[in-house]
Amino acid sequence: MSQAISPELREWLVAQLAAGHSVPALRASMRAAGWHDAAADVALAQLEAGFPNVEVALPSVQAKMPGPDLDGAPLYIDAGDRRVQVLQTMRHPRVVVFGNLLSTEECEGLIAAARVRLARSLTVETRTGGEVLNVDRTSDGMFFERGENEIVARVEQRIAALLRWPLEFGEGLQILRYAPGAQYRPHYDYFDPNEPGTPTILKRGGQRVATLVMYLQEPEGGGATTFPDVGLEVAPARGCGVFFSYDRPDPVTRTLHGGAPVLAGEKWVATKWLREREFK
Ligand SMILES: O=C(O)CCC(=O)C(=O)O
Ligand SMILES: [Fe+2]
Repeated sequence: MSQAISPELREWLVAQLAAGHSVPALRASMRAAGWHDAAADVALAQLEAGFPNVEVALPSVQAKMPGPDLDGAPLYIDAGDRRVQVLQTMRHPRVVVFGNLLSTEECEGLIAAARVRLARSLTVETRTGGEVLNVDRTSDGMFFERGENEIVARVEQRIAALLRWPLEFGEGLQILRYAPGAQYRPHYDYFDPNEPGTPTILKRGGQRVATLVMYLQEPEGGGATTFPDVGLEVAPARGCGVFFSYDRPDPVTRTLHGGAPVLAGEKWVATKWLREREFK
């Protein structure tokens, strides 16, 4: 996406600044007029630097994004085979907390199938596009293939209906187990555009644009999913889930998040990552 600053807009901005309006106030007006944060920043920076009417390249912004239909502020959403509860929503970052997302039987079934396959968790090593042990994540984990068993297939169909995103755009479900003391330090789920391994990763399905973390087993203490930029902590209650989306691979999305240390008991989660395109 690219947005140019027109002579008219430039004139208007100059006049506003001359009239004593601050740059943050101008940015707010531009946002209200439909400019994205980053675009407004670039336009204002251009203005400050004295480059009128220059086309600038911005990080790509997804036009269509996954997410539930929140029109009419529903308390429940029909996700095909289940009536999912909407417990909490936030606009920036876009976060939605769901209740009644998974049944106890589904949580237990996923844990039982994953338990036998757990290995020390790997995170994608963006430098090489391969996988390595990552000290930032002290949980154990594994991936299911998409549609690998009956419960996985059922849950994936539900997620596609709930988040209005094709099932084929989703990665396989990831299962993580956190023992006491284990945590996942704050991170972004998108792939860092500045890492040399990222182009290779993006060949398969493009960027990640959203995450759904589902709680399969609650610990006795700790283990919240935290969003440090906005001071939000989501309690890891069994059967509930937290969804968040990011329309560009950039910290302006405020989607920095992590799994707080588990203080007692074991925390199990299932994570579904959604890509821009089909993930073959
Ligand atoms: O365990 C959590 O609460 C967060 C998990 C997470 O961030 C992830 O799987 O990417
Ligand atoms: Fe994450």
